[in-house]
Amino acid sequence: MENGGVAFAPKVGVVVFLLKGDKVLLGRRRSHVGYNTFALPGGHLEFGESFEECAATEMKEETGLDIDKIDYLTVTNNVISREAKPLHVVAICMRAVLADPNQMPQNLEPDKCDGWDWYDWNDLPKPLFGPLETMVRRGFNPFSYQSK
Ligand SMILES: Nc1ncnc2c1ncn2[C@H]1C[C@H](O)[C@@H](COP(=O)(O)OP(=O)(O)OP(=O)(O)O)O1
Ligand SMILES: [Mg+2]
Repeated sequence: MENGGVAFAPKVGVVVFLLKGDKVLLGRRRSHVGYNTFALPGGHLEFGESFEECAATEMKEETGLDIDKIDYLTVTNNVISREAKPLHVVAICMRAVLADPNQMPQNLEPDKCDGWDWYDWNDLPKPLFGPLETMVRRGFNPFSYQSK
């Protein structure tokens, strides 16, 4: 996009499919982008971070959960142009499990999220956040997916 600055530069996001049994952790967004839609925990990659570090840090900041067995799944390219401020995010999609299976998610950033809960992969809530909806529609499955 021609605008002569960094404001519209693509960003790198890291999102985490946190799996527990047949369920995945989702929260309803309060952010302007994707308001009220169900989305994965995650955030923007910071300077010098590995994907695994970013996944663990964002998970801890947003939910208080410690995660384990963090691995890379896939990458998606998301141009979200319908927003007032167009957004281009390259999303690194990671997978993880709970370090302690008894841990409960907390809503540590209530300005960004209404709360976290576990949802059955075969009965996902609606509406899903656009980029996640697209992955689901294309048949992506974080339980069976083998990264290359
Ligand atoms: N499933 C997804 N697929 C693709 N992109 C996603 C997905 N979920 C979120 N994103 C995008 C939206 C954001 O631009 C970016 C980072 O996620 P988001 O949770 O909105 O940021 P954040 O506010 O937690 O980040 P930070 O606090 O690091 O700035 O990733
Ligand atoms: Mg986030």
